[in-house]
Amino acid sequence: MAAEAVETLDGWYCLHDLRTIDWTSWKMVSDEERKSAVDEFKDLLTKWESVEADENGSHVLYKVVGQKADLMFMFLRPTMNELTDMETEFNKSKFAEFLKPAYSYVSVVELSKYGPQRPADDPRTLERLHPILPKWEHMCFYPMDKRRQGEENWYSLDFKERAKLLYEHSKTGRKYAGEVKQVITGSFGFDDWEWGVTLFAHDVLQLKKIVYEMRFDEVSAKYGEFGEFFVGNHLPKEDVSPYLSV
Ligand code: VOV
Repeated sequence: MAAEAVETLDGWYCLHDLRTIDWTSWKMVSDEERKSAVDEFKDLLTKWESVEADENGSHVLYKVVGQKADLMFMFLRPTMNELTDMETEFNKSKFAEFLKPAYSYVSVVELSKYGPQRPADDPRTLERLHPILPKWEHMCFYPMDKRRQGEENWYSLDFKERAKLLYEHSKTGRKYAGEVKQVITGSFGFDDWEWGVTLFAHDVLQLKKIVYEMRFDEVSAKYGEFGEFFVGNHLPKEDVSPYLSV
């Protein structure tokens, strides 16, 4: 008999967009051209800030550490179309001419109905489905799957067992209240993995500690499969010019 699927509540659509800066061509253009590209990029950031102020979406920008990418954007919008529109608008900008795609991930903010439920229209539920992303010092993103191999098949466990394992998971998570904020996005049918995990922390070490501690929770130890990890430092708009100056 098939195990029962869990119902999900789904919120804003999500794009993680990672780019590598082509510093060689960035250095080759004139100061004026660079300045106008930076100004146009900052204008876009200002426009996105006003969308966020109106609570019609949210975004963050981080500087990736290591060679996988240089910039990591996370965008949230009410519809997939708005997400594409903002991506296209950004791609048409001058600054984007100096960026190479490094990684992207498409998903939707997800809450699964395993535990005791608040009503779907409770303001706290709505806030979690449409989160204004924290601008904390550090961010980490990785995609993950739940294993389905032999005896270790998440998708054939019964509902109660999965709910129990996720309850244990949430107990570990709650130890990090105030230190780590998580946004879980579902990507079934949208991208190559099943979930995107985005974590924010003031202290970067807390990211390592939570991911390590969770490895020992049965749900991760037995059923977690992980993709590439990206970690970065916050890049506020006022630091964009010095960051891009060459
Ligand atoms: C920062 C703390 C934290 C807290 C409090 C927390 C709590 C909770 C709760 C209560 C629930 C279930 C209901 C819901 O809200 O959906 C979840 C759900 C989920 N989680 Fe979580 N999680 C955290 C953090 C947290 C981390 C660090 C990871 C990565 C795991 C790892 O090993 O690298 C993760 C993953 C997930 C996933 C993939 C799901 C969806 C599972 C599914 O099958 O549907 N999560 N999570």
